[in-house]
This record gives sequence, structure tokens and C-alpha cells, in this order.
Amino acid sequence: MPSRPALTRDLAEWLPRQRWFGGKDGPIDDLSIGTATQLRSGDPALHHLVLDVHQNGVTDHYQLLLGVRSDLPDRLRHVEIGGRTARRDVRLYDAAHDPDLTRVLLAELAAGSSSGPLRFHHAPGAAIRTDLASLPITAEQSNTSLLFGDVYICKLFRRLSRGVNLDLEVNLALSRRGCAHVPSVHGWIELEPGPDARAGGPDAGPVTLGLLSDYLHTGANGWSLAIASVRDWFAHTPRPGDGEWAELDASAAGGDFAAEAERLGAATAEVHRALADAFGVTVLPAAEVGAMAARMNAELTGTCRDVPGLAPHAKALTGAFLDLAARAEPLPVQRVHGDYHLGQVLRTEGGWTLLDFEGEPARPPAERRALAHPLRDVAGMLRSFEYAARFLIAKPGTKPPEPGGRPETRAHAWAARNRAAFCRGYAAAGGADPAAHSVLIRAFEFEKAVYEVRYEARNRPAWLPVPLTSLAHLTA
Ligand SMILES: Nc1ncnc2c1ncn2[C@@H]1O[C@H](COP(=O)(O)OP(=O)(O)O)[C@@H](O)[C@H]1O
Ligand SMILES: O=P(O)(O)O[C@H]1O[C@H](CO)[C@@H](O[C@H]2O[C@H](CO)[C@@H](O)[C@H](O)[C@H]2O)[C@H](O)[C@H]1O
Repeated sequence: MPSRPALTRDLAEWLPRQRWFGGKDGPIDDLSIGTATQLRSGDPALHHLVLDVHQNGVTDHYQLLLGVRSDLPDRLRHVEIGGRTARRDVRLYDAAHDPDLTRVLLAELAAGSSSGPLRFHHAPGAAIRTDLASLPITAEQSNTSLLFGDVYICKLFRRLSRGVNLDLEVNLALSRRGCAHVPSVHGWIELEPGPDARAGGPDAGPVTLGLLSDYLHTGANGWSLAIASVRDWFAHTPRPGDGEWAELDASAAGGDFAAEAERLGAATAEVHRALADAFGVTVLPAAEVGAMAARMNAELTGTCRDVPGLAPHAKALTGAFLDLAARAEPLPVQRVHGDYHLGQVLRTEGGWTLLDFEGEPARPPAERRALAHPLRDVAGMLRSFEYAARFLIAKPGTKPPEPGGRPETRAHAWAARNRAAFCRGYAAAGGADPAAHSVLIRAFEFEKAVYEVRYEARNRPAWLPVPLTSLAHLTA
């Protein structure tokens, strides 16, 4: 390994260019190496690092598998850290992209071994195959997931949080109850915290670093399916004589998504029921609902300060939060998905499967863990239909829709049709009827939109116009 000062300098330059880095809205003030564990010696060598990244008075922790080679093959050049300018006799790179090194993870998981502070666990009775090579997936994601053959998917969490990861806890609980809507978990990787952290209270348990689950290789991602449907609808040319209403009838295109949206609503209600059975339901008193609405508004104020493009919508958003506070009724709350959107669902031959129960990655662990009303997830998915509908017209660099017409009319028609179908499926399968809870749904939807504006500013600045354009229409 090169000297620590040289390494941290290179990392501070490399990190902001990574999709998974969540601090793109400000400079890195300092970067240090929290823990370093060698997992393989020789050439190539593998080191597990936790990077402590200091920004604006806050320290975030990121996980990196650091590969070290004397010579870098072409296939790894795109993940080099430091590059040719760094004067050193070894080459450094992100080893998540190197199947020669990631097979170490499978071997350790299969053995259930420990290495320094790292603990590798397999689920009871799981016999983990070690003969598979990995490939990183290309989906839009905040972490990094590796496919091992068409058997496993291993998610390596990038921004780490203290305590057991909710994704692991919820997946284990639902798989144990035989819930058909989640993939089975085969193993997980943890970091045993040092003595300082262990003394730090209830959140000071092991840090979840990775999760090995069944790879549902026949599954199609909900976002890709929805975007294909939106493209089809935008390309649809009404027949002569169809009249101006044709622009509003999103069912007319061949790639209609509404039947899938309805099934997804039903699967969502079933998972909410399973979560209530597994973790219970409690009631949030009316005063705390008022406090929740006040928190939503405070987040709005903070986000408007950081992202001025949100300010024109502030009045309408505040109105929705005030309506929630004025409702003055207690709210049943339970464990929910917490960051529900089309990228978190897979359509397999058996129906819809839900992924990634870790909550919103841009929020602190305590907030992710907070129980919520299930309609918060419904609102998340409704936002996702808005995103899918407006992605093609709002995100710079995407292909403008053909063959013309009024893009916003088309986007609105697609979103409205699929929102309604999803809500219908959810209510028919026993979930709370979104139509009967419009104040709640509107407040949750706007809360999510504020979160999205912050998430996009920090993670994917090029996407910011997507939530802002959708808000312009929802608040008009
Ligand atoms: N068990 C699985 N089987 C098949 N594909 C999966 C599985 N888990 C995740 N994926 C794919 O990986 C993508 C990202 O997974 P996700 O858990 O949402 O990661 P992140 O938290 O980093 O956003 C999903 O959108 C899905 O396409
Ligand atoms: O999937 P993650 O847990 O990483 O969630 C984060 O990233 C999502 C994007 O990858 C982000 O979702 C937003 O963009 C989606 C399209 O890419 C869209 O379907 C969602 O509706 C929208 O919120 C999510 O908010 C963030 O937490």
C-alpha cells in the first residue's frame, strides 16, 4: 500500500466522481482511513477500508474494497484510483469490479469466518457456492451490487450507518415468515465496532457492510418496465379522427403498464400486512402527528435554503403539512418499506418482489428506523410514477419524446392512469384506501418530493429537474 497521506489525497479526489458518493453538494474538508483490513495478500491484494469523510462539520463513513496490483489490466482501468500521475510502484483501484478479488467475499461467507473487525455470516443451513465470478450490476443505485453468476446478488453498502441494517433485519423476518414477496437472504457481512463505538448506546451494534441474497434472474426492474411503457405512450400516434381526448388516453398505447401497477398495489398491501404481523402496529398520538408535520416543514425550509429551485413551491408544500397538522387524529404506525419506488420492485414470473428495506439512504439511521403509516410507502410509489412520466421530458440528455403532441399532457395522463391503478390494487388487497386519506397522501407525497430534491442535489445533480418539474405540476 502507498503511504496514507498519498492514498487519502487520491481518494479525496476520486470519491466525488462516484455515483454512490452522497456528498456532492459540498467540498471534502478532510478524509482519513477509519479501519483497514487486509483480506488477501499477494498480487493482486485486497484491503477492506472504511473511509471517514469530513464535510461541513459532519463525518460520513464509506466502504471501499481497495485492490492493489503491480500492473492494471485494461478491464480495470476505468476504476483506477489515483491514475497514472500518481508516482508509485503499485496501481490502486475499486476492487468491487475485480472478480479475482471479490471471490474472497464468497469464500469468507461460506466459511463464516472473521478477519480483523470483519465478520462473515451465512444464514442457518445456507451452503454458499464459492465457484462463481462476480459482475457489478449497472442499475441506478446508491450502493454497489455484484452478481455472482445468476445465483446471488451481493449488495455492498457504500455509506455506512451504525447498527444492524434494516434491509437485513426486515428481509430475515419476512423470509422466516415465508413471505413470497422478498428474496431469501443467504449471508451478510458486518463490522464489529471498536471499543469507543461499543460504548455509544443502542445504535452501537455491528455495522452491516453487505448482504448476499437470491438473485432473481428472471425479474425485470419496475423502473425499466415503467420507462418502456412511458416511451411507448409518448411514441403513440392517435388515429385520424380520434379527437383531442386521445392525448389523455394512456391505455391506447400497446405498452400500457396499468395492469402491472394494479398488481404492484396488491403486492404492496400484502407486504404491509406481513410487516405488521412480524413487527406489530402502534399508534402515534395526535400531538406527535403535529410534530411530524412540523418536521416535514422544517426539512422544506432547510432544503429551500440549499436548493433555491424548490422555493417557488414552498407555499403549496407548507399548506399540505399544515393540513396534516390540523387533522389532529392519532395515526397507526408500523414498519414499512421506507424508500418505496419503482427501482425497488422486480416483476418475476411469480409476481412482484420488493427489495431494499433499508429506508432512505440520505437520512440518519434513527429516522430510517422510525415507524410510519403504510400510506407513506404508497405516496413514495406515487412519486415514482411522477418521476417515470417526466423523466424523458425533464432530465437533460434524455431523448425528447416523439412524435410530438404536448409532452406534459402525455406525462400527466400516464402518471394519473398508473397512480389510480396502483391505489386501486392496494385498496382492493386490504390496504388503507388512498382515496379516503387525501390529506395524508398529499403530505407524504410532498415530504418525499422534498427528500428527492435534496437527494438529487447531493447524489445526481443532473436529475434535479425531474422532481422540480413534477412539483411544478402537482402544486399548480
Ligand atoms: N435479489 C435481486 N434479484 C435481482 N435483482 C436485484 C435483486 N436485488 C436488487 N436487484 C437489482 O438491483 C437494483 C438495485 O438494488 P437496491 O437494493 O435497490 O440497491 P440500492 O440500495 O443501492 O439502490 C434493483 O433496482 C434491482 O434491479
Ligand atoms: O434505491 P435507493 O435506496 O438507493 O434510493 C435512492 O436513490 C433512488 C434513485 O436511484 C431515489 O429514487 C428517485 O429516483 C428514482 C428513479 O431513479 C424514482 O423511481 C424514485 O421515485 C425517486 O425517488 C431515492 O429517492 C433515493 O432514496
